[in-house]
Amino acid sequence: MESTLKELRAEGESVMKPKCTVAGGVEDTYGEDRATEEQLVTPWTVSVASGYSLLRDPRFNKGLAFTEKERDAHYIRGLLPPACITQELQEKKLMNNIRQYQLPLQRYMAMMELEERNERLFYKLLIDNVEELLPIVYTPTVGEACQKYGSIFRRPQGLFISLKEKGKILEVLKNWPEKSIQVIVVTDGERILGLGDLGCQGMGIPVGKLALYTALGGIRPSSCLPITIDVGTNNEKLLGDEFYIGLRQKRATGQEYSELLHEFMTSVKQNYGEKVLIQFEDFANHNAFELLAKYGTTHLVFNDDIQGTASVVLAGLVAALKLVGGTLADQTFLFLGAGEAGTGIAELIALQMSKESKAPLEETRKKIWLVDSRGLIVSSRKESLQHFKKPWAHEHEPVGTLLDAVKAIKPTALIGSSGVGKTFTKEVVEAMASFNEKPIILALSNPTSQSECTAAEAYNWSKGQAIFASGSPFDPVEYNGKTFVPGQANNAYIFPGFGLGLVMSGAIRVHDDMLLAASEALANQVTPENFDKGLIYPPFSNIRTISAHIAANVAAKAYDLGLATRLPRPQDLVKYAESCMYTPVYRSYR
Ligand SMILES: O=C([O-])CC(=O)C(=O)O
Ligand SMILES: [Mg+2]
Repeated sequence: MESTLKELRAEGESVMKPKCTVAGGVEDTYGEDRATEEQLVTPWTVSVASGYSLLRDPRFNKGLAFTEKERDAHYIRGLLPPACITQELQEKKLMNNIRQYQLPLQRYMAMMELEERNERLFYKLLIDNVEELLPIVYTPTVGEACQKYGSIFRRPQGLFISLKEKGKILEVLKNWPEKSIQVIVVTDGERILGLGDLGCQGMGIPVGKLALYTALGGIRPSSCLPITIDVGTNNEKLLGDEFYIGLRQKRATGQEYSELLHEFMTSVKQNYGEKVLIQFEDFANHNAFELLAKYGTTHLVFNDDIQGTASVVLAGLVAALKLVGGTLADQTFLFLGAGEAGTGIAELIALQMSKESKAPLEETRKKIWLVDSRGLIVSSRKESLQHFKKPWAHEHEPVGTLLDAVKAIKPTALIGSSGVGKTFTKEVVEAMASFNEKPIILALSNPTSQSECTAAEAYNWSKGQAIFASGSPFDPVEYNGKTFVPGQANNAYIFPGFGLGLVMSGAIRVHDDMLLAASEALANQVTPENFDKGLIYPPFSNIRTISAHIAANVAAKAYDLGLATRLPRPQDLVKYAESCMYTPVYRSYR
């Protein structure tokens, strides 16, 4: 009894004061010890969960998998029916149940309920059935969930920071039950996937992204924090919806917006330290670029839509070269969409080309053309362009439509990133196939409804010539007796491993070379068998191994650049990454 108590106390202390390990965590996180009399502190207690509360705590609940011994030791005898079953059997039962739902949204809700009931079982399902469940907890179903978030809302997930919390954000962060946070995904809901402004209901996105951080990248769930910043919404439908969960006002902009964001960024760093990764997700263009530029030098920030997408697409393009031949610099790229994804990808391609060919960036950018809603971006439009589009305004006469731009530029790769569906028409795809033996066609916009074209359209219209990948998943397509498997060019390939690489090396800043390193690691994971099927991405079923390789390459770059703080540098970074990864098997309770 004596020793058990001692052990318990030791465990309690380690919870109270996490040791400074690779996994992060600093002593006196809340500044209770340092606080002066005027400063606010949070009173904390740590207690041992038992009995009914143990069953109700999703972090510890194991349902019928509690053993006889655990049922006695933890005062849960009688609170469960007599059967004791394994986690595997629970998984089988849950998968059977989920498959019985016809609608993806019902499956989504079943998964979210599982996450709230039994966290380890949720992750076991997601990891073991990743290809089946990714489209449920992530793109495309998560988009529909955000649209209907108000009416399917049962229990809050993540942290909501609205204009009402101005001046109190540090206190709000302290209300979150976990103290040691490694990754935050934050949105302001203004550009959710290609669905536009969903205001506070954008919360589904940070929740979904962080579930992937854990399932695909092995970051512990307790160190992930989803946050939605609510500054209002300009979505009239939501403002008039009686079930809307957010602030019922038009979006705050200008100084009011930037002050709230600044308070948020400062409070996060004050509360969690320098090594917490803040991933910006689904902000509108104007804010996304500005926030990344503003905080990139003071915080560990990463914009998934600009940088993550860029790294994924570059990996796919590099892999595609194995099928089309030549180097990156031999290609000509045309983008439809000149927002975060389009310009982010374009810039990373230009950077990689420049590294490969030793040509200056200004030169390599000239191989890349962008079309926005006003047509081809050309030098005569320069004055009126937003700053992030200016580098792409090359010498050319004005061209109004995508089809005319395709005919004029004759790109080898066509990349859609405008968030607008059905824009790669039959004529556009046919034109691509008329001057390329193997045209690269990437329809990146999400969710499926916003995809520039479907996989079947790309293969049929190009007569099986296209090398195709898309942001949302599509099923394999039969054309002329051959099966084509479309790849999913989705940032889910990169951000989980990228984040793990930053966390495990204790990186304090993100550098573009790390994005190139992630991209290289992903491209290297595509096997000859994948290429045979026309795939330019490896299957998601291997994602944890892929993430470990990405993490290792990113961490190596962080060490090389002197941006890593976890010293000494581990010998074998892939092994080290694997050893850091969260596994969802149940733990035994003493
Ligand atoms: O969530 C996804 O599927 C990819 C992404 O970041 C976006 O489309 O904004
Ligand atoms: Mg996004």
